[in-house]
Amino acid sequence: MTVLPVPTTAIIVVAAGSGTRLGADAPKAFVGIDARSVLRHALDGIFAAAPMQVIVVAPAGFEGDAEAELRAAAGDRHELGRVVTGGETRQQSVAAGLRALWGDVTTVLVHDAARALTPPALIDAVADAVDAGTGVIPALPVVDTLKRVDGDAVVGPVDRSELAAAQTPQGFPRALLEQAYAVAADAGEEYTDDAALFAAADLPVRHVAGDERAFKITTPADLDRARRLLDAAAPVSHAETPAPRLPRVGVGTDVHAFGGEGNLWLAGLEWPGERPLSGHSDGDAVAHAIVDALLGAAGLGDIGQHFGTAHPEYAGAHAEVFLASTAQMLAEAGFVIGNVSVQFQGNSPRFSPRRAEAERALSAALGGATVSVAATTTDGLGFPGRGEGIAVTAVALIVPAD
Ligand SMILES: Nc1ccn([C@@H]2O[C@H](COP(=O)(O)OP(=O)(O)OP(=O)(O)O)[C@@H](O)[C@H]2O)c(=O)n1
Ligand SMILES: C[C@](O)(CO)[C@H](O)COP(=O)(O)O
Repeated sequence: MTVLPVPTTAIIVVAAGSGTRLGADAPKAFVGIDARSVLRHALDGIFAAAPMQVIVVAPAGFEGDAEAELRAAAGDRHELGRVVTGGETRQQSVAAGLRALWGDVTTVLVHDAARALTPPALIDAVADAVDAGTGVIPALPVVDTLKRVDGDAVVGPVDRSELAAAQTPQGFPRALLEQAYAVAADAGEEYTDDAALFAAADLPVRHVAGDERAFKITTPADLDRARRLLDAAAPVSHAETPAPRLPRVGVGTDVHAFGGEGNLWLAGLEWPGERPLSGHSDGDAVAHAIVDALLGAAGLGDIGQHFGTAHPEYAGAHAEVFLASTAQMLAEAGFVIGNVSVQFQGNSPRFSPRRAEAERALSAALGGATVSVAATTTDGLGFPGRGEGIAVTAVALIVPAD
């Protein structure tokens, strides 16, 4: 018989919250995303990472349900798992998990079950980055413009370059995390994450790159987002073996008539003096064709579904809003954008003097993906030739992230 080495890393999966903001009729960890619960998805990711002790912290009264989820996810690794009962606060739940650690464990990861779609690679990356003296968290740059507010008054800007959005799993050397928890208990302080508690004990914390897919399911909109991602990732074919993760292509077209007021917006640029295009947004047909090509390639629907007239918040929005949001959706669905090729048909504007500038703007909005733009007239034929409007076609190549 082969005796497997006892892992020196453990993960505490806190699943004891009630999910007030989700508002479901069961604790959040036991709400179904698809046929599987939030907790089951979280555990599936964990058991696809390197072997580690897995401690699930369940709400009181749900220990049996948690045990069933743990056994189903663990398969023949069930001896690695254990369920304990959580507390009133997240911090108390983590403390309950710490009391269940095996003696050999030297590195502890603390993970929200609510971050159900966290990729196994992120779990391994955090575990690998922990050293004897430092805690490690995954974090993402803050993409929104932030404001300091007082009631309904906007009182000033916030420099987002020095901010990051914290995710889990957060990893720590066991001895120091236990020491930090003892300090917090003595002080009677509550923290919303373990890195804050660790830092409050004067212990250093670093960050590594987070992952969009590690978002926390907090509200009904987050649950919808998780469902959409799982739908997009599911193979369309009903064959018994899953479809291989191959590169995918998508095509998008868009047509806009000249009209409306103000300057023309096209390919992410403002074109002073050129006739504007009409539309629900700014009429930027180049950006819109790219969005459809990318969404189509990823199987994520189309521009109308995500940004159409049912979404009044996008009225008048410019290319960078649509493109950045689309790039984020693709990243969350596990795709990297290979390149995008666009062809513009119309008499005006003349693209060649600003082609490089347009390509740079579109590429920047897509997070650096290569974008090329070609332009042509139609020799006077059709609506572009008659100067009534423009037509754009875009083709996108995307590849699975891992
Ligand atoms: N007493 C608690 C509170 C929270 N958690 C866990 O901590 C993670 C992050 O908490 P959050 O998403 O805020 O979950 P809830 O507290 O359940 O949500 P809400 O604040 O909306 O009630 C979740 O996986 C949750 O299950 C826990 O184990 N024990
Ligand atoms: C631990 C955490 O998920 C890190 O982002 C977060 O702090 C959980 O608590 P919150 O109340 O949702 O901020």
